[in-house]
Amino acid sequence: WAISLLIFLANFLSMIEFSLAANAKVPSHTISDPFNRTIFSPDFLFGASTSSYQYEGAWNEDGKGPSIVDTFVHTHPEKILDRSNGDIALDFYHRYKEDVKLAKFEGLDAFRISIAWTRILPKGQVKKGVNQAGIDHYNSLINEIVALGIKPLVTLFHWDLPQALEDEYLGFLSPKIVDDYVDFVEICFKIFGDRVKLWATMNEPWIFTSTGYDSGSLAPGRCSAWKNNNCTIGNSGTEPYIAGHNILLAHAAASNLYRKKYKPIQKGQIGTIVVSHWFEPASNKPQDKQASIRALDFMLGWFMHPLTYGDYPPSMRKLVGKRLPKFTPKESMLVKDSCDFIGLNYYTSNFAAHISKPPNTVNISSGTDNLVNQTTSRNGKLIGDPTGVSIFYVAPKGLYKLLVYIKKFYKNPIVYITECGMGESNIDEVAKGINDAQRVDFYQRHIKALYRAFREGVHVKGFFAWSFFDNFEWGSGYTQRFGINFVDYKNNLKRYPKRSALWMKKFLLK
Ligand SMILES: N=C(CCCS[C@@H]1CC(=O)N(Cc2ccccc2)C1=O)N[C@@H]1O[C@H](CO[C@@H]2OC[C@@H](O)[C@H](O)[C@H]2O)[C@@H](O)[C@H](O)[C@H]1O
Repeated sequence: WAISLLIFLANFLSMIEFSLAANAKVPSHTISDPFNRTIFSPDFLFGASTSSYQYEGAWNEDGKGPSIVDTFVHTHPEKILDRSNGDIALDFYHRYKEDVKLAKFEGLDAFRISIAWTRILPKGQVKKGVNQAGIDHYNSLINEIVALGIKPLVTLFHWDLPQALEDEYLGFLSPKIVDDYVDFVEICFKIFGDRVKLWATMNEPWIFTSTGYDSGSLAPGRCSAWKNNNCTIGNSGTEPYIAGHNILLAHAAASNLYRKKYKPIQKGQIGTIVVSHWFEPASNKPQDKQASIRALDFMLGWFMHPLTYGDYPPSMRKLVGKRLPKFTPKESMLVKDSCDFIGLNYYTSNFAAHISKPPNTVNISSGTDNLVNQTTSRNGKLIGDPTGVSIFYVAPKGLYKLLVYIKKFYKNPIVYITECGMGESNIDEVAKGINDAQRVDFYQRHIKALYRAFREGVHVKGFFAWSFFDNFEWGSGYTQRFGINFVDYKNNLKRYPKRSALWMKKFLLK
């Protein structure tokens, strides 16, 4: 009880501090006073994001079938920093009613979830059985969210592909995935579409292809032998592009179905979620300026270009050559303009320097095709404040620049920032974990950068923190914490609002 009292006091004091800090005048030269949600449009959505594998646990409960992530973490614990997995995770599968109430308490307008394909179709295909318990679970979760007046944003694929489809035809490496994916999403549209009005088909194809098929650091853990990353099979030079291509085709088929059969009645919006860093040239040399654009092409343009223009960026066509699949005219037409909105996940910025040839001309991989050396410092100066995650630095200006770039080069689409956040590493004590002053600063600076883009005509309509809770952070396991709410892994997964959640609550007061 002493610890609980201490924690309560810490929270209470931080509430007081925030109400003082949050009312503190923001220098007028940076943003209009006051600095709260009212500077954005009334319909602007502030939320937080989650995902099925990282949150739910109950990995094999109520009829759920195994996903490739279940298989991956059970067969390759060495690829997870603390050898952990999401078998239990945060037990969100059983605790979602209390958790969604916490989201309401913290003033969120929206809540992003993903649906685990294998809870609905345990073996990935309708002909092999639909799991009513899975449908019941997500109906209940969505009902809880909507009953509290919160808008759900639902991701249909956050990397947890049914293992049965990987076994049958290698999942996203086969065009067969398109029909099975469409059958899955149609069940979701039909059953949840009366309450879900924001659908995101995929989460971060770039990460899924890069970690799943180039480095092999995530499921399905395929890579070339020369990567020496304990992959039994794979080709880091070709498979990322094949998987990325089939992801685009599956997305386009799902969007086409929704727009033709469900949108006219349900009046929702469908899009997909991309991730990108911002890239600054490593020097004023023209080749480094070109390198920064090429780096954007290979991380953002790989997917944004087909979604906007119906084909890959010219720089990818030139450098990847025959390894980059082609769209038929019909496919190109289906992919182009297939998004009502774009979800953008932003974490950090990098410097980009030109390299004249890949580090290894014999061993080819998608990660080096862009002929760019990405760094986080230039002339000894870091691109931003360091965080607890070695690859992420605080670079809010990069969010602004990336949004303006998308407005300029990708036809100013409607954008939701579907993930933005920072992590700390190796914190276990609650009192330390809830005192996340840097995350408060991170969100203040990134929301100001977002506002600057908004003022300049970028069609940004929402901002979701990654993440609502500390959670299973893929290759980093539970060693990294990205939540605005703390989870005590040592004490029955108890949840505690952090300073950042209380700051957000204050910022969101209407
Ligand atoms: N991190 C990203 C995008 C940044 C990619 S840049 C770089 C490339 C790469 O392979 N990794 C490692 C990685 C691997 C898997 C997932 C994410 C990140 C990177 O962070 N994705 C989102 O970030 C969130 C935070 O990801 C963490 O980023 C730092 C990593 O150290 C950590 O393992 C990862 O979970 C994830 O929880 C969400 O599920 C996911 O949608």
